Amino acid sequence: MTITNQQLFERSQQFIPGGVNSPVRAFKSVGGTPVFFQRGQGAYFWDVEGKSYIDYVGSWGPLILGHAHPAVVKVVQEAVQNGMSFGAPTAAELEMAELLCTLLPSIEQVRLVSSGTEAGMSAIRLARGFTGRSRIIKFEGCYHGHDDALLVKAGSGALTFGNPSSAGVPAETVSHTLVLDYNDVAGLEKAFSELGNEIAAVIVEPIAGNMNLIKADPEFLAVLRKLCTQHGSLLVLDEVMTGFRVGLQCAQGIYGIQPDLTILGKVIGGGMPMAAFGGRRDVMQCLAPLGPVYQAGTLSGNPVAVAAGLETLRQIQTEGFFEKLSTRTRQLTDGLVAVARKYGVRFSAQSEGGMFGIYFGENPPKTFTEVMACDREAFNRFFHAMLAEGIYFAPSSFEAGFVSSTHGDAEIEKTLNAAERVFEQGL
Ligand SMILES: N[C@H](C=O)CCC(=O)O
Repeated sequence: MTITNQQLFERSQQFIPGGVNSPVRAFKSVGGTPVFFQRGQGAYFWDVEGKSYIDYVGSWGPLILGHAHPAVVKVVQEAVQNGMSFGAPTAAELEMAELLCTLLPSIEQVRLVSSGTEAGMSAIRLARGFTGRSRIIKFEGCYHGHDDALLVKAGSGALTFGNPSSAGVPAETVSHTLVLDYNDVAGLEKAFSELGNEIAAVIVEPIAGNMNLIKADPEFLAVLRKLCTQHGSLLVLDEVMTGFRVGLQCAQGIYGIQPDLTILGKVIGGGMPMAAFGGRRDVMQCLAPLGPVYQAGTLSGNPVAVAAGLETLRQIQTEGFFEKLSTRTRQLTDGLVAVARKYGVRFSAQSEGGMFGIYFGENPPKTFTEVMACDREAFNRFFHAMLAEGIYFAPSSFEAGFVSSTHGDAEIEKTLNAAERVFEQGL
């Protein structure tokens, strides 16, 4: 007899808070029982009841090559056979560092860590250590992991559950964090004119995938770069989600912007726990053992994660990879918009590379306020109707979606046919 999602969820709640190891998995905002997965291959994964789904979450971004890509599986198996962890330098981690520095010219030196949270937290500490200043700026609805200093008016799960600023974060800790509106140039100019010389760093998602998906106005990022330079503050681009997901040069290449520091994660680990922070050599050299800023990790540069990440980065450098991925993603978003229009549903969508946002609103939002104005109830009904059709979108209207290189014409067609049935029946 097969076990059901419901049975596993009931048992999980006894032993794991909320039954999940990361809140956004709990289906709290969309309601219902989370799906427990047991196997994935390419664009599909299967739950414990044997039902298959086309996956548009891709483990929240890393799986740009789909589930269990044969080349990635092979290098992981080889790496495991050679030892799971050394806690000492390896040639492979050097290869990864050289590759990241080559692909992203703004990165002169890089350090590997195990999660996006660690990368964000380390970049902020480094920026403070380098500048000797405490104050930082972030933007409402952007999420940079769950480090105390950055968990203020955050996006992603924090926003989903209506607690964008977490309990347990001391007021003194976040008294140095100034939160501004995304894409608001005037607000930025005002903050710098008042406090410019106190600001250690500004951290921003150039394409904010943690409040569905909002694109920064090029002018907003250009002004941000200029103000940081003028005031000696460091610009930290959070490319954990966009890094090697929107294109080979990441969002910084698309916008033509040179950050002082970049944080990366997701795709660079190929589905394994790996992230990185890197940037200007003079800044990075403030890190221990060279400088006074301490940062460390037992599993940093883990050889198995590095193997998966290196192979993933090799695959995405194949000629035409991002052109194909972008076309495929647009095929999905354009198709969904066309079907919604046909049935008079207020719906819009946009994408960048293999990342997309869908909105129950007339136009793609440009600000946090516009994100909040989208019809969340309509999204929840859509989510469940599509889930029943075997299409797995992120279980939150505040999360971006992801397409992999294994999503083909057949998967897009199945998805659009399902959306047609859902919109035809009415939400
Ligand atoms: N948006 C989050 C990460 O980027 C979603 C993943 C999580 O919180 O578990």
